[in-house]
Order: sequence, then structure tokens, then C-alpha cells
Amino acid sequence: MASPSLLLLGAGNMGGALLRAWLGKGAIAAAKSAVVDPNPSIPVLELCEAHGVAVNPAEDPGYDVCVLAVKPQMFASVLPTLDWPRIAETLFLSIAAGTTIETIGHLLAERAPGARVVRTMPSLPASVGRGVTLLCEGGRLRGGDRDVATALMAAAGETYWCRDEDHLDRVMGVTGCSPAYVFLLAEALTDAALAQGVGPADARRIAEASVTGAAAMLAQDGRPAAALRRSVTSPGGTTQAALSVLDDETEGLRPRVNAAVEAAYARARELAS
Ligand SMILES: NC(=O)C1=CN([C@@H]2O[C@H](COP(=O)(O)OP(=O)(O)OC[C@H]3O[C@@H](n4cnc5c(N)ncnc54)[C@H](OP(=O)(O)O)[C@@H]3O)[C@@H](O)[C@H]2O)C=CC1
Ligand SMILES: O=C(O)[C@@H]1CCC=N1
Repeated sequence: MASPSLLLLGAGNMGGALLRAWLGKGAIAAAKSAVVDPNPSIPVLELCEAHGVAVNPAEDPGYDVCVLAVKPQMFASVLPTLDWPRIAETLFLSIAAGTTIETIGHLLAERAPGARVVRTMPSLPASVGRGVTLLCEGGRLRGGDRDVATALMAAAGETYWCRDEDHLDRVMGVTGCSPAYVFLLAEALTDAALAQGVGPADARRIAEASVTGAAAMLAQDGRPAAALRRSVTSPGGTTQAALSVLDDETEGLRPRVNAAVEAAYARARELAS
């Protein structure tokens, strides 16, 4: 399929980030696409205006793809109201945490019986083309649907097809949630700089530059994270002393990150029920 016409339902943090990636890469047919959101932000309005994307159109001409980017709690009230010509032919991509393909199918059943639904879990760095999106499907896709979904999400960064929904729920704590862990690290380093007597503006500047510098090196160097970590850590030096705290076997970062990913999985299960 050439770039699909697309309806984005919900242009908040994540929907807006994806829209920016798609328009930047020409991944959607902008003039045939639309955004529906009760309060679109100014950056979203400017983006739509620049690319000729309709915002809250009075009439829907119909769309090849509809991306469901509202909060999971909104699905039950919003999905049954969706309607446009040939809606039963539209491919649906959900980005919501938890909500299952079966639930989405039920909510669309009146107007789009047997809807083809792909569940995805993108991540916020999609806004700079550096996201990671997990995808999975429920067995109803037609030939070409998988390629359409992959191409859309590849415009926002890396993609990975999970074997099923449970797998997606398990891995999302590694991808969709993890930008927050990295931002938290930047916050913690800023706090640590403050605690060592650095002024607030400089504390933020040197902490954030430390995180983005390490991330840029990880992206460009080619060596795996473990090798880069070893190259910072002089035997018997200061980093080794620091890592003896941060990389403690039972209370350090690795078991805590594992526990965080498990907590995200548990919450995804709750949102699904
Ligand atoms: N944020 C993230 O990093 C990620 C989020 N997700 C998923 O993305 C989805 C959205 O999350 P996020 O972007 O953070 O949330 P936001 O609240 O930022 O975005 C949701 C948007 O939907 C709008 N909205 C509310 N009601 C409707 C409606 N009836 N029709 C159309 N739009 C509506 C909201 O408007 P208003 O604010 O006025 O209510 C808001 O702009 C969630 O399902 C979440 O699980 C997935 C991966 C990562
Ligand atoms: O916190 C959430 O539920 C969403 C999904 C992943 C990132 N944000």
C-alpha cells in the first residue's frame, strides 16, 4: 500500500509523538488524514496545519488506518461511537496499555464487525524518530496489514513483533515505560549534583549532558553497554566504588529494573480486566 490515509484518535503525548514521526517521514497520506482530539495542543495544530492534516473534521471520508491513542479508560465510551464510510475495511492499531484485541473487537463490533486490530506499544522517543514499538496481532489480519503496521511504526524507530498479547504486556516495561526510567536517572543525577553543592541550573545541565552523552555513545560506538561500562570502570577506582552500590546483586539497579518491568506487566493485566 502507498502511504495510508490515517485517523489519529487522541493526539496527546504519545499520539502527538507518532504524528510528528509519520509526517516527518511522509509515512501517511497527510491530505487524506485527520486528527480527532477535543483539545489538540498548539504544536499538534501547527504540525497539522503545516502538512494539511484535518483536525476534528465535520465529516469523515474514511481511512485506511485508525490509530487508537486515547487513554485505556476512554476506550469503552469512545470506540462504539466511531463511524465513517467503509469503517469495516479500516485497519485498527491500538497503542493503549493493557486493553486487549478481544475487548477492542467487542467495542467496535457494531459498526466494524470482525475488525482487524493490531496492538502496539510505542515509546515516547518516537517524537524524535528514536522510539521502540512492540506489535502483536490476534489472527484476523489480511495480507499486507502486517506490513502497513510495521511501516507506520518503523517511521518512529525500532519495531519488534511479539508472539502474542501476553508477550507484549511482559516486554512493555522494557520499552514503552523505560524512557521514564532514563528521565528518572537524569533527575536523580541532578539531585546528586545539588547535594554536592552545584547550583540548580548547572546541576541540571551537567546531569542531563551526562545521560545524553552516554546514550549518544551507546548509539554510535557499536560496542555493547557492558563493554562501554567496563571502559569507564578503572579497577580499584571511583566508578567501581560507585557501582558496588548501584550494581549490588540484590538491591542494585538490575533486580530493581526487573521488578519494575514485572510491576508494569501486572498493571497491564489489571488494565485488561
Ligand atoms: N505516554 C507514553 O509514553 C505512552 C502512552 N501509551 C498509550 O497511549 C495512550 C495515550 O497516552 P498519552 O498520550 O500519554 O495520554 P494523553 O492524555 O497525553 O493523550 C490522550 C489524548 O486523547 C485525548 N482525548 C480524550 N478524549 C478523547 C476523545 N473522545 N476522542 C479523541 N481524543 C480524546 C486527550 O484530550 P484531553 O487531554 O483533553 O482529555 C489527550 O489529548 C494511552 O492508551 C497509553 O497507554 C503507549 C505508549 C507510551
Ligand atoms: O504509563 C503508561 O501506562 C503508558 C504506557 C507505556 C508508557 N506510558
